[in-house]
Amino acid sequence: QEPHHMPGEEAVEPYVPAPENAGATPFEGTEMWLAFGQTEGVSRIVDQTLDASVADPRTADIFAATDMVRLRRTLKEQFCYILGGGCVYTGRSMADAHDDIGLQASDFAILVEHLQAAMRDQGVPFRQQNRFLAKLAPMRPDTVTR
Ligand code: HEM
Repeated sequence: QEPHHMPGEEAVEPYVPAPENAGATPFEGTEMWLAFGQTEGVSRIVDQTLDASVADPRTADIFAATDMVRLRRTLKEQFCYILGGGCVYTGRSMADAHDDIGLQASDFAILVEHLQAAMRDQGVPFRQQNRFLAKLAPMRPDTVTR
């Protein structure tokens, strides 16, 4: 497995892949992974969240220069890893991935809005939605830089 980028993706500056880059430790057991609908469910949730964020006039510009092939892949890996699906996260740390894009607190709130809608549409129970959001919340200071 090529650590930095896959075929069809743009090259990125070299970095050291590590599980810690995912920004959270995985849930134990299979409860969360099953609640999210496993590989297919997570794939739909990530795609819907990104599609909605790209289509949202409030955040569209943020994604204009982004390699969406890579972002979909790494975000699916990260969610799978955190949800206990046993994936390896091969992407960058949250600080590295977001240090050039100048996100604001409002951008974070918008992404969470779209993620909540995607989880709801996938049928993830409210309790598991909130457990997952609680894993992502501590990453906010690493992603929001202004
Ligand atoms: C907890 C919240 C977040 C998580 C878990 C997350 C996760 C990720 C991941 C896994 C990557 C790819 C890492 C890599 O390429 O190696 C990434 C990059 C990116 N994220 Fe986030 N992200 C979060 C918040 C946000 C928000 C709020 C926005 C904007 C609304 C955003 C926009 C982007 C963009 C544009 C990139 C690509 C940066 C580039 O082209 O280098 N992210 N994020």
